[in-house]
Amino acid sequence: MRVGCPKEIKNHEYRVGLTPGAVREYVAHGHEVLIETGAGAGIGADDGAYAAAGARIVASAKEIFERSDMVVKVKEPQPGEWAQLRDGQILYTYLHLAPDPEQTKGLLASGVTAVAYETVTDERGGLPLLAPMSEVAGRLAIQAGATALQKANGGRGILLGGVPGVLPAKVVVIGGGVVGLHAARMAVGLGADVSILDRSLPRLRQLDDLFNGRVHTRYSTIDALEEEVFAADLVIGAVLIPGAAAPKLVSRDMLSGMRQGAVMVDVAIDQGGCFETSHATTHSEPVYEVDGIIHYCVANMPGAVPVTSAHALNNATLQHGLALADRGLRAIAEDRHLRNGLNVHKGRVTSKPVAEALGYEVSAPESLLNVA
Ligand SMILES: NC(=O)C1=CN([C@@H]2O[C@H](COP(=O)(O)OP(=O)(O)OC[C@H]3O[C@@H](n4cnc5c(N)ncnc54)[C@H](O)[C@@H]3O)[C@@H](O)[C@H]2O)C=CC1
Ligand SMILES: CC(=O)C(=O)O
Ligand SMILES: [Mg+2]
Repeated sequence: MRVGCPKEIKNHEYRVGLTPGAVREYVAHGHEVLIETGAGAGIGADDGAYAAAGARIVASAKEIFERSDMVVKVKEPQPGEWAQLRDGQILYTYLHLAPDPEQTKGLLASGVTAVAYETVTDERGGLPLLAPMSEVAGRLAIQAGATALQKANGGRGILLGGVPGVLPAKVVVIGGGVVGLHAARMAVGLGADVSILDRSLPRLRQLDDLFNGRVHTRYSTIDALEEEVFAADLVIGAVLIPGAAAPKLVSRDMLSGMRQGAVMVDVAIDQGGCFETSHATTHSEPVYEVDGIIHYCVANMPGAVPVTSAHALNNATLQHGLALADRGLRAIAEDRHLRNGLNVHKGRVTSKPVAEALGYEVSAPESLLNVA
């Protein structure tokens, strides 16, 4: 198969869909790999590194989209990209379609077969292609929150860990999955007072064990959520219902009960955000203020640390990517975890939560791919 990887074009997105190490693996499987010139600049991998790994360097993204049987990316295609996709081509990348009707329309019109990293599953019920970026974003959320809390940046002016004789800041993490765990680790490491809310009791038990009493775990009722959020200096939004639009857990009304200058980091913004007042921001202008509360809602947080993120992402995407390149649609038909990743195929929506969020009829991937 001919596999192509364009340079990412989202605002301050420096990751790359294929690292030179990944290219070498595809080439070892007998595939031809096209890389857009400069695609790896953000991770310090120049065209020479890709050529040494066996890639062919091409001058434009146009050539990648025209000539590739499979396009491997990081972020959801931007309008100019989805217009270049076509029937018979596989797209392998993050999509986050539930909150994105325009992109969904574009992918459906193209006829492309689109596998979304964030809905591929594993035997343990996890989301293995989302997890590494959730690890990064969870850790970054505390760095971003700590920076926004500084007075000169509009925040309350409180240090997360406090100092001897002065109380630390209160950090509230809503959703104790991968993002939540890694955010809590960083916040605990800095000495903050940390609470984690979740709707899963088994998960709260696990977190309680892991942190050995160093965090407060709370079952997420409306009461508990209000009490925690009203007392918080920093709130991290980290809930997920896989594939679906995020539930709005903090309403605009609640902001008036919060401390002025508190910061809310909505990591779940890529699924539409879990605060009513969230809207996606970029690394160029990451924060804005509503009713005295600072919001940070960057939808591609890991793009800020591409050297870490691109390698972590490629570690997780490589095996399914090779399977797609080796066996094409058969790989999807034969692997139920990859089938869970199929969001759009030949003009049909194949993901139930996406179809429900956007009002499409869902087509079972099994019926479209002739799975027995
Ligand atoms: N902005 C960015 O750059 C990035 C965003 N993300 C996003 O972060 C979000 C979280 O991802 P993960 O931690 O990997 O998901 P996860 O599935 O590991 O964890 C989500 C947690 O939310 C909990 N939850 C669901 N509904 C809830 C509710 N109503 N109240 C309280 N808890 C609830 C679940 O029980 C689960 O423990 C996703 O939307 C993901 O796409 C991930 C990476 C980068
Ligand atoms: C998961 C995601 O949206 C990201 O890594 O940018
Ligand atoms: Mg998006």
